[in-house]
Amino acid sequence: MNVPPGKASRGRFRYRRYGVYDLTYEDAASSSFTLRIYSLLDDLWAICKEIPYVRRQLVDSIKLAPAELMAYMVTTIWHGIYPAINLYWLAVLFDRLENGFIHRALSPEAYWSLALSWIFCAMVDVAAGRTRARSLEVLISRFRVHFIPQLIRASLRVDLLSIEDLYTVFPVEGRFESEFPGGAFLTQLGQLMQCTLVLISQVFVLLHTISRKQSPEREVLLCFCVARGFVWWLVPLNGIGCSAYVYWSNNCHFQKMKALFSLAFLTGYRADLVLDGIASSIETEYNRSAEQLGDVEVLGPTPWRTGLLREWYWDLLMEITLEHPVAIYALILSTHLSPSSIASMALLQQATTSISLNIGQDTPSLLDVCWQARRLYNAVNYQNTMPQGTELFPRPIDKSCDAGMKISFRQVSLQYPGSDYHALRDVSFDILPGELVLVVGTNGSGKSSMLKLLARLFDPIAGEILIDDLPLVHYDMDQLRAAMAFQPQSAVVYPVSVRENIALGLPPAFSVEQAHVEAAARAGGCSAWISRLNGGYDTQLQPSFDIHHGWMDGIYGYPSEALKEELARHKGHPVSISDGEKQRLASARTFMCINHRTTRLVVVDEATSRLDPVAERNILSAFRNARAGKTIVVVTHRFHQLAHEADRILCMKDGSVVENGTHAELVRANGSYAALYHAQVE
Ligand SMILES: Nc1ncnc2c1ncn2[C@@H]1O[C@H](COP(=O)(O)OP(=O)(O)OP(=O)(O)O)[C@@H](O)[C@H]1O
Repeated sequence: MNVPPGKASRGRFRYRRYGVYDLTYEDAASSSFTLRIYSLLDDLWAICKEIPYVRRQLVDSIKLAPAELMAYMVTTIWHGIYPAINLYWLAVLFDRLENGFIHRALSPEAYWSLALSWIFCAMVDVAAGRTRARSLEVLISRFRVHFIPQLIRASLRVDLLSIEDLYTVFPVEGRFESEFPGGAFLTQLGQLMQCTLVLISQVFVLLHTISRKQSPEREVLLCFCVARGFVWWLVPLNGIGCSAYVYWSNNCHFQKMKALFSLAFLTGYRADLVLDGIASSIETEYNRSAEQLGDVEVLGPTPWRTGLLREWYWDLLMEITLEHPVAIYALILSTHLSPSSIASMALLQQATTSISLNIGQDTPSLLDVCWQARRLYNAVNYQNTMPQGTELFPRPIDKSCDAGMKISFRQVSLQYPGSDYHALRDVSFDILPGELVLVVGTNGSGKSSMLKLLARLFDPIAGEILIDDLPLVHYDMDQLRAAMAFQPQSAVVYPVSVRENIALGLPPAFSVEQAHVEAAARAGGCSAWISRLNGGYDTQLQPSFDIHHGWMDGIYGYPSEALKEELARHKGHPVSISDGEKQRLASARTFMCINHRTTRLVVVDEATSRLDPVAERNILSAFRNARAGKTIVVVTHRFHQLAHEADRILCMKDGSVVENGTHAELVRANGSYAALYHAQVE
């Protein structure tokens, strides 16, 4: 969008430029007051719709920790009314002082009883504060135990087609330590209750005190009381009234600075930066872009939200009613002041300060609180966008699958989401139960895409895939995937122990024994490597990619070097694993599945590319030995070892299966396969 600099408008939109950002908002003809009324009505309507979520969250809280919830609520109510109680004691004290001075009737007992009440309330407040903090801790901890498994289950339902939902639906950033599902709801609810009670109870005490004053002091005090709340409610929250706005930055220098900043700090890029020799030039490039950007402000959108840019008179009104009421009050009533006015002024100042402290623009709205509950339950109840079938695998009536899985592609085409390119076009073939099938072809010809469709990571845009003559979409995919052993191109190493890396994915009822793990490790060719590790099978492995940038276990704030060394002493050290070792470990995981699950299909996608020839030959022959009762599909560029034994070879080119037959047939045909084969053996 081309945006005029400074303030400008086009149609019903207005534009402003703040430093590198451009901002636009709808040109609302209504005043701030009317907008507030509209937005209040909108909010009320929205709150009504959210009530079921809030009710559910409260019911869950009652079930999880009833005593703590009760303690949290009671102590929150106490914190809400405590400032008003203080105000009341102050009013009583001023009354007694006034009486003492004017009527010369000072009674020490009256002061003692007041002081004792004050001290008692202060002690109750301290106890309430500690009880509240403790109950909140228990509540949040029970919420974690209750909700985190549900969130994990729901998150793992997100399919690749809807992967963006992971960021939009789930209130989770991926850092276990900082995830407190339901915590934000409780704290915001407590904050809101407290602020509301502070406001209501203090205004109540003030009104009670004011009603006993003389005119015109009474009216002026009343005006201040009303004005405070009114101004606080009316003041615009951002620089553009209450309108919603959007902002963006097209500044190429700023974009480049952001990209370079990410490169410097995101761990995922580090190895490539070093290998490509780019690391040292990042700072120079950053400085160059900063120079080209010049003196333009690089402001984030926050100041617009916090009201930094609202019109000046709103700030003045806030100042008068919220910050300096006593001075204004004294000025207005300079000719009418009496000894009791001093007490009124002190009361007014105390109430104003306390209300300002408790109620700010940061106070969550009731709608915010409702949204917290809605977000949590929307995530917990997340439904996969790919419709799931219900058919079990193997089907109880079908005995034929004992020989392996039958796979049929019928004119299947695939376009990845957001891409116009056909990764697969009109692909048709049959793989019979128990066949050993080789899939070969040039880079990008669609081999891995075909396998992704088989695992239903994506759905084709046209055509149909059948498993044992039944459409893939009719199957319950968890059941079907449990009968498949997939070894993908990228060998993932999970951040758990070596043993768990091999045994992950087995049915929960299966009891894993050391002998099972060692047998799988032998078949995967990783026994020798594991025996060299200090911790053997118990060695904890780091992930091959970083789960979250800035994952800094145990560091908070700015620890001294000595403290960091102490932390390093207690932390485990990462184990480095070569790419070949990662592939061996992944093979061991596949063999563990083959050995201990009812596997009917084994898919090996370029899974031996980083192995030395001997290891590759051993692993492939281990797969061959495990063939009984399984269909085996192997995608590989180095296929000469398996070519003669394969029952079928599918040769792919530009997203299509161009040849389908045995090695002998395809060599005779002298087409694409023959060219690939001869290039390899010559
Ligand atoms: N997630 C994706 N989004 C968009 N396009 C993709 C995606 N994955 C693969 N492609 C494209 O689909 C085409 C087929 O890719 P695929 O990975 O299936 O090829 P391949 O035959 O396995 O290649 P290779 O031999 O290099 O592993 C390629 O053009 C690739 O760029």
